[in-house]
Amino acid sequence: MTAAHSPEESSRPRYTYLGPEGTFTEAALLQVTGPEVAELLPCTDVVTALDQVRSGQADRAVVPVENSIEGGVNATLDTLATGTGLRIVGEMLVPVTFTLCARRGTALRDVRRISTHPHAWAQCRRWVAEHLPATADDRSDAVVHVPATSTAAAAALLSEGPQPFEAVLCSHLSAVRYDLEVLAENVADNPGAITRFIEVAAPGPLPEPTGADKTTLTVHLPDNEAGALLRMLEQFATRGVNLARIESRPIGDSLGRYSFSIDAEGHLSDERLREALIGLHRVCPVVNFLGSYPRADGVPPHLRPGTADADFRAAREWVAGLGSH
Ligand SMILES: O=C(O)C(=O)C[C@]1(C(=O)O)C=C[C@@H](O)C=C1
Repeated sequence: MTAAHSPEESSRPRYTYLGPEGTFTEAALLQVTGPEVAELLPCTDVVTALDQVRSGQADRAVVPVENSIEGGVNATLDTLATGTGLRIVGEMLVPVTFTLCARRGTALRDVRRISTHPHAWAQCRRWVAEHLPATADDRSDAVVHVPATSTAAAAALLSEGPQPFEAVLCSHLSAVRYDLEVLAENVADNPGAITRFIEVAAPGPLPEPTGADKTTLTVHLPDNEAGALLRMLEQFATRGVNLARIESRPIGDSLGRYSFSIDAEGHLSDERLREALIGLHRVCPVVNFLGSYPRADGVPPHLRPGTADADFRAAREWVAGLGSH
């Protein structure tokens, strides 16, 4: 973390984020707060940003979690999955397009090494191969990627002086903020890419249900049990809970052991989601609840008949009354 801590700042909420200034993560952060009300603390990686919340040195963190082209941000998923002390309280969507920029006087044909965040490179690889092709038959002069901790970190480095790379892929905002010359705008392999970010806090009261919410969980399956994955999924399906995302990540203790990171539609206060959690707890050895929070797109779930709160309550009352006659 690079920001200083002054006494007058201590009453303001402290937000860590993947910095420095000019990252797409900062753009996501600015959707929920700003420097006039919060202390913004840029970090060099998402693990540090989240650990600062876990240790109480920050109140909230904003980190990337998923990109529409490159998929999940493993560092975020794995840090949330291991240990306790973190709850997701919100999500934000940021459209991402990249700007190729360089120190003043650099021409496009001079660019053979490009620095940026690996997720950004994954979204621009084909554009680079097309617009800056190798000229040698053996491709020995193909443009190479120089990994950076963030898109803005690469831009900040290049603004300080010559680097072992000639250009960076970053946001347009970073190109301006770090006074770099724009070589190409709207760089992207797939136009319309979106990155999803989450706002993370220490455990506390859950955000109120809005009718368009998500609940994030990590779940382990019983070892060596045929149909264990199907049984886990059935807990959601039979209660009419749609999954917005499910992906597996290695647990890390031995080969072949995976944890499932899941975003389910609904809030912990929804009957169908509570019933699914009760079912998961019966059939899965580990179920971690990581928060219920409003969906960024505000789209409510499409409910199958018989899965609304009133249906669950009516059914429960019916069962409760069965023994009384
Ligand atoms: O490097 C940044 O600017 C970030 O905010 C990180 C990040 C990511 O982790 O995916 C965010 C959005 C883009 O997809 C590229 C990079």
